[in-house]
Amino acid sequence: MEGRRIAALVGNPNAGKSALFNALTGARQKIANYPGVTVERKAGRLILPSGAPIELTDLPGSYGLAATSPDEEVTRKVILGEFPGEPAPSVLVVVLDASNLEQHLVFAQEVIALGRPAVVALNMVDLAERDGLVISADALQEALGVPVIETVAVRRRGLAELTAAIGEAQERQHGAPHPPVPLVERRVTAHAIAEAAIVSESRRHRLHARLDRLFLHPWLGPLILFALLFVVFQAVFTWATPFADGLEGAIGWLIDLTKAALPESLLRDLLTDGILSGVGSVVVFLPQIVILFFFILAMEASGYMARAAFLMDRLMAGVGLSGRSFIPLLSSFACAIPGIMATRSITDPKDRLTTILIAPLMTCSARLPVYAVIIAAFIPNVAIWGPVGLQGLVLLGLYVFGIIAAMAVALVLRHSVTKGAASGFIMELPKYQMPRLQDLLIGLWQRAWIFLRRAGTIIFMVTVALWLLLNFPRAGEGQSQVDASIAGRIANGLAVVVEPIGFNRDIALSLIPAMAAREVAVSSLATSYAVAETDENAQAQQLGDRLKADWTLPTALAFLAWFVFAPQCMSTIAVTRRETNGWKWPGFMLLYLFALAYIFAGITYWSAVALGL
Ligand SMILES: Nc1nc2c(ncn2[C@@H]2O[C@H](COP(=O)(O)OP(=O)(O)OP(=O)(O)O)[C@@H](O)[C@H]2O)c(=O)[nH]1
Ligand SMILES: [Mg+2]
Repeated sequence: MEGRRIAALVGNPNAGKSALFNALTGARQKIANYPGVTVERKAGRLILPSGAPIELTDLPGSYGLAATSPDEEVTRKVILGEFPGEPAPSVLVVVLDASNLEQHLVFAQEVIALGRPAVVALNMVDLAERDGLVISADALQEALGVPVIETVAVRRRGLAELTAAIGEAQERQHGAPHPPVPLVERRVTAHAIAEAAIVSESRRHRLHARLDRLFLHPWLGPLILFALLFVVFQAVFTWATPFADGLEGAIGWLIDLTKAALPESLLRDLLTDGILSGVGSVVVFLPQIVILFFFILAMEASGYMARAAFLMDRLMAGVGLSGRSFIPLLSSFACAIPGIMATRSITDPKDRLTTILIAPLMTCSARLPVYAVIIAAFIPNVAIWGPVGLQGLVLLGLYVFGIIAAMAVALVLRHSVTKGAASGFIMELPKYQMPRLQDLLIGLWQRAWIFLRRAGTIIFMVTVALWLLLNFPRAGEGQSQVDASIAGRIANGLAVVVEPIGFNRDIALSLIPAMAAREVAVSSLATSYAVAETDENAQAQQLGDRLKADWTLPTALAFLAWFVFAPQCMSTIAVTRRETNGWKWPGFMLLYLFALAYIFAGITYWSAVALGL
């Protein structure tokens, strides 16, 4: 091994290391335009200008020396000279993507600080030029303290200069390493270096950079994010109202039509009280779902959502989660099932388990009908400040409550059942783009279809089953049908358990069928009121009016608090079982979420009563 000299190509994933390796050694390493292509080290021979050969090593891309995945571990060991049977590299060739300079400088600083002779290959300058960026290699060289060579690996540009620089560098002595600098500080420095090195940029690029400075600003960024969410939840209520009223009217009309067309019979009751009242009570929330997803999809497509993730990264690290959990948690706002499946991209098993366990706390779209029906009935539709309505504010509050609860639970779990250190993460920020109308419409159609399909299948079936359980056995003279029915008797038993948290029998009745899906709570209430009501006129009353007449405000608030936590979704439990290979974790999830639901509903109820609400 004596005399073996090695130059190692290091840098972030997708910087073009393998492309440079192939160009310099004539090898045929696999290259592709996505991160994580190279997963092990590969060696080749490079002849230096002096005629002496040096061994060139291509390494897996890495975001930092604190390795989080097995491929990054290889890179770290090789760079630090800890790889078995390998001398430490005499030269580190740091490959940077010039079109993504700031991001790539974060790791570059860490590598250069090791003090080993290093050369920077400023790769992909062609892409930077295409984007209108002109980067001063001299300024970069000044800031980093090592030679910087511009290259275009795929066009073989700058290869001779790079080879010469490697030859010179390997003559130099190993310098003293600098003490390690924390990631946050390196990010700040990377930003400053990149700004100083970029001498000109196109108008578009400047605009994007300016947007990032605003959206990623330490305190303005979160403020803007919050303001945006604020607008979204206001819109969910105000914009949806005319459409929801229209749908509600249409369903009422269908019920009347059915009543007029059919003679009085159980079948007619099944159609009107069961199917139309139950399923209809959920379908009226379609406009709100569509409006919510319009905003979510637009934020995703424009590139803003990735910035939101970046902002959240700090918060996530604070509770011991990695930023990699953000995308799974974000998907959980639509539905926890794809969210839990998306945790497969999290390498650390404990990180992943924590993320799975808190995913159901993100407010999924199935909760929207439950929240919306209660808010519309109990929270006055008043403006509290300019166009800011109280109803939208309460809805936003419920979403935020879920997020805070999830973060608190993560913090507790990370110190108990899933103990371990948080792993860092850097996300590639995509370019800003104007969302395409066509893509938005397709996305909205898909969400609307999922919602309607649920209404037509699971909610339909549970509603019919509940209607049957509510109608049999038939009530005797002077007895209420609900009291006589099987469902009513079960509910009376359950009511004893939930009375201490302010729930009435109607709620107890809706909780069991709502295990199938949360929206069923709404359809169950609608069905049971329709069955209980014998007076034809009162029957036509809207669900909201019935709730207002029968429930107190503390009960309604407790019901909202319950749904922030309650794991009322069979499919989530099933997918958790599959992803964690057993019943232990879904069992734990059910238990802890029901316990929190019970405690918080109780606290809400008794606080509201104490406040005299
Ligand atoms: N336009 C342009 N494309 C380049 C340049 N260098 C590399 N590429 C392309 O960038 C992509 C990534 O290159 P790779 O060589 O696979 O990147 P890598 O750094 O080895 O990535 P990992 O193995 O994932 O760490 C490929 O599609 C290359 O063709 C360049 O200088 N200019
Ligand atoms: Mg590679």
